[in-house]
Amino acid sequence: MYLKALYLKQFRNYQEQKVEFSAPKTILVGNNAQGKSNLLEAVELLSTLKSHRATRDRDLISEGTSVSQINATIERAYGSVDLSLRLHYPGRRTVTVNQETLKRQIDFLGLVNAVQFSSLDLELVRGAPERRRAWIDSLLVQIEPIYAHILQQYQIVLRQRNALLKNLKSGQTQLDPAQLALWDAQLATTGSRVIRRRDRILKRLAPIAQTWHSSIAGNSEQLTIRYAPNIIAEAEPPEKVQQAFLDKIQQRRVAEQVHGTTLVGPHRDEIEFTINQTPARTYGSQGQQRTLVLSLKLAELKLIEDVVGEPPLLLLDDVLAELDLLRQNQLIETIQDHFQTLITTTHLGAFDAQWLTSSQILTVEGGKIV
Ligand SMILES: Nc1ncnc2c1ncn2[C@@H]1O[C@H](COP(=O)(O)OP(=O)(O)OP(=O)(O)O)[C@@H](O)[C@H]1O
Repeated sequence: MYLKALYLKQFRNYQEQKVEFSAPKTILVGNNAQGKSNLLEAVELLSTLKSHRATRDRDLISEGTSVSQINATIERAYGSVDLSLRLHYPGRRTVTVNQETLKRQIDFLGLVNAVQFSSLDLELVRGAPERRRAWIDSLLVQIEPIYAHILQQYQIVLRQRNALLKNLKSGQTQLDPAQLALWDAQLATTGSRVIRRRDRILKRLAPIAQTWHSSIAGNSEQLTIRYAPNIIAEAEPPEKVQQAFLDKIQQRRVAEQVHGTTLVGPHRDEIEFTINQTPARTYGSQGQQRTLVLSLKLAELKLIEDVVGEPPLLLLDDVLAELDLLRQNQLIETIQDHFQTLITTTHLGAFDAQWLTSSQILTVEGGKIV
């Protein structure tokens, strides 16, 4: 797929900006805080309807305004598609495809596929499990847009069940075993769907990432990736997962009531990375952790391409300088002209001369491409 044009209106520090992408690689160069990452964030929003940097639309809309718009034209194998996302504060989002407003936002997902790689991703290995869950969830949304709905259903049940447990703890509500059993069943049903999908995608991603990891680090390093749900060791078959879920809820019944919150379910799951049987999170060297994150990103590119049938976009936010020459070369060799890539940087000095000549270079200054 190829992103031909992007138009931003009152988005972050952009008042109004049109960008035409004229080469498979676009380098956005500029000083700090000029709007380079904001531009990549706009593409991320079109791809997943989420930003990894903002949870509220209010922060995305330019200060002092109440509506923000991101338009894009994307060339897909089946033709050209015009997309538009409007953010309102206050108010809800609206999405349009080829000038037609969609009733369900979920139908917007999957039209732009993108792999995002920023220096923050180095925290993917070292950081809290929440980061890893957010990472796998956003990959799943791109590969199986229906997953956005599945996850949302689980989150609704979880919120309501948490509210009930909190009220029970504070004595505001009397325990009604039938009502709690109903929430338990819904949590197990929706939660099992989340667990099984996360497990399935990681089983597909793991061998690709393993191959990359060995190719960058050498064959002596064996990477394993495993989804570790807190309720059961294996995420198949579905009936077994649901039963294990209910059993675990039973086991943790007293603890849940003491804490007044849900302690069982995919909102507490972990994704384990091990290198030669040693947990990469705690024992991996910085170099190993970097290789691992790069391998994951390269694997994401390949997996999305395999599933979708077209190469996704690659968004590299200030990350090349974080990689040493070997890892940079591995990434560059993989990208070539196959994956359309948008790269932000504060200086062009770090780039290979050949890269610079074959790239479109745009200077970003104070929310404008100059
Ligand atoms: N809602 C908003 N309205 C107006 N300006 C905003 C809004 N949100 C962020 N900004 C501005 O956007 C700028 C940050 O831009 P961005 O995060 O893209 O930086 P960058 O160019 O990628 O720099 P760095 O190299 O530091 O990451 C800041 O000047 C910030 O004040």
